[in-house]
Formats: sequence, C-alpha cells, structure tokens
Amino acid sequence: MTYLRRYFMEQFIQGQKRTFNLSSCSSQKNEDSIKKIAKQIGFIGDGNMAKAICRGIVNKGLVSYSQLYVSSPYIKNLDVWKQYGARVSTDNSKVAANTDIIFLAVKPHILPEAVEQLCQSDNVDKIKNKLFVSILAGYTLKMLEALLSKFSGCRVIRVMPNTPMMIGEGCTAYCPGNNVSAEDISVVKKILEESGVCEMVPENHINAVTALSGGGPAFVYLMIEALSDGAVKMGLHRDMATKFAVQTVLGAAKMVKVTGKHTGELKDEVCSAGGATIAGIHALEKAGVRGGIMNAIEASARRALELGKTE
Ligand SMILES: NC(=O)C1=CN([C@@H]2O[C@H](COP(=O)(O)OP(=O)(O)OC[C@H]3O[C@@H](n4cnc5c(N)ncnc54)[C@H](O)[C@@H]3O)[C@@H](O)[C@H]2O)C=CC1
Ligand SMILES: O=C(O)[C@@H]1CCC=N1
Repeated sequence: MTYLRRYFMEQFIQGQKRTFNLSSCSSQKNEDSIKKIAKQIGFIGDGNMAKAICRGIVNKGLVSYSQLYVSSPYIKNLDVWKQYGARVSTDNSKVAANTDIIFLAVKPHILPEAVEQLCQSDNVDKIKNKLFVSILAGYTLKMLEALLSKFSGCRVIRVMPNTPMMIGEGCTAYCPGNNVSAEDISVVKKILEESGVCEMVPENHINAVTALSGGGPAFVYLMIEALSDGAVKMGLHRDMATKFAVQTVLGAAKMVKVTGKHTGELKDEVCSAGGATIAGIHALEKAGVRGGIMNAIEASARRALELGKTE
C-alpha cells in the first residue's frame, strides 16, 4: 500500500470512529448471564448523558437494548435508539409506567415540565412504587421527592455520573433518598459500578463532585487541546501532537493511580535540576494555572447549586 493510500485509509477510519452512533455497543457481545440485570430501564431524556450510560451498560452486558425504553419530545432523535432495538416514545409517562428503574436525564430547567407530563397522564397509577434515578445537576433529593410525591411509594436515588461511562471509565457518585431499599441501592450501584468508579457521598458533597468528575472531562479535554496546541506551535503536526498529549495524560493519570505516590513526588521525578520541565512548571505557576483550575471547580460547584433553582 502506498504511503498516501495508507494515510487516507487511516483518515477514513479515524473519521468513522469520530461519528457517533450506537452501533459500537451492539457489536460487543457480552452475554455474561451473571452480570445481567433483569429489569426494564427507562430514560426520560435521550441526550449525551443518557447515551453514555446506555452505551456503557450495554457494552458491559448488563442489559440489552430491548430492556431500554427511552423518551424525548423529538421523535427524530429517537430513531437511532429504535434502530438498535430500544423501545421509544414521545410520551414520558409510557416510559415511567412500563419500566422498573427510571433515569431522569433531562436538563434541570426541563424537569418540572417533564414530571408534570407524568402527573397529567393516564398512567399515574402505574407510576407508583417506582425507583427513580436522577442524574440532574442541582436538584436535591428533597426537591426530587417533592416533585414526585404524587406517585406514592416512589423512591429516588440522586447520582452524578460522567460521560466516560460510555467507555467503561466513568466516575459516579450517588446519594440514596429517604425511602430506598438496600436492593434499590444494590441494583443502581451495579449499573454505575460496571462502567467505572462509583462511590456513595453525602448529599452536601454532590455539587463538588458535579464540578470535579461530572464536568471534569471538559476541563481535561481543554487541557489536552492546550498541550497539543503548544506542541503544534513548537512545530509538531497536529495528529502527532494530540496523540502524544492524550497518551501523556493517560500515562500520568495511571502513574498516580498505580503507584499511589503523591502527585508532588511524581512531578519531582520528572523535573531535572536546571532542566526543561522545571522551566515549563515555572511558566505554569506564573500563569496561575493551579489557582485557575481551583477557580474552575469552585465556579462550577457554585453554578451546580444554582441549577436546582429553576430559571
Ligand atoms: N453531559 C454531561 O456530561 C452530564 C450531564 N449531567 C446531567 O444530565 C442531564 C442531561 O444532560 P445532557 O444529557 O448533557 O443534556 P442533553 O441536552 O444532551 O439531553 C437532554 C435531552 O432531554 C430531551 N428532552 C427535552 N425536553 C424533554 C422532555 N420534556 N421530556 C423528555 N425529554 C426531553 C432532549 O431531547 C435532549 O435529548 C442534565 O440534567 C445534566 O445536569 C450529569 C452529569 C454529566
Ligand atoms: O454542565 C452541566 O451542568 C452538567 C453537569 C455535569 C456535567 N454537565
């Protein structure tokens, strides 16, 4: 194969990888019956986070698409789900009435309207005694339980996931509501744990988690982009700069995890006396990068708190 042909083939494959679809899940056949969850799982809202959770759990073989039931007012968006065997509806109440665990996966300002649709439906009786899992930023358990109070016997677990769940590298915190059972916690934990790290936190920590791991991937993408930009400025081609930036972040993260060493010690191991790295560290410190990142987490956590107050 000529160099040019190989180059264009690689570009084509990269392009295919970049195109979002749900097919990568269905191609993974993991029929581990021990892991399988025998529940119908509903999603009210079919956006980025719902897709990430579904891809994660289908990839891990916890559920198949036929166990998923997804709603959105935009029928066109639902085609892709239907194509892979999920049930779909534009009626949120059908999803809530016909599933065992219902993920609330809409934007915070949409939630009152989405719950109102449930309350006004003919399915109210069928929605009683269900387990709701909210992934919304800002909405407290108290608010969620009050919103869903029309459905007696309902239980709520508040979780804060992140999009890397899609590839089994998620990071999720959860807080159980008042009426949840040990079985409720166990099944939700199983769903979340299978796609990455999962920890229970007190609810007063969830806005910090929202900033750190919920939105954190966006901060890290920005840093990877900046590392790549810097290398491009210094003459590397973009593809190589990004590939190396990604591998460096991955390698450094794994070093922290695997060695258990303090990050300061690991940093010191890289910085030769009078060398290149310490010159870069000095530039970062002069630019206030540490303070900048702390400010980002603080701003994001404060904003998460505000999101429950519907605008
Ligand atoms: N995107 C992320 O990385 C994370 C998001 N979250 C939370 O997940 C929730 C959803 O966020 P995204 O998925 O990013 O948003 P998104 O905008 O991608 O998805 C929201 C979906 O809700 C649907 N929708 C709109 N009105 C609706 C209605 N009345 N009934 C049912 N569905 C309706 C829309 O069609 C859209 O697909 C938010 O509350 C956010 O705080 C939590 C952690 C991470
Ligand atoms: O930006 C947001 O509000 C949501 C919460 C965490 C990630 N995305």
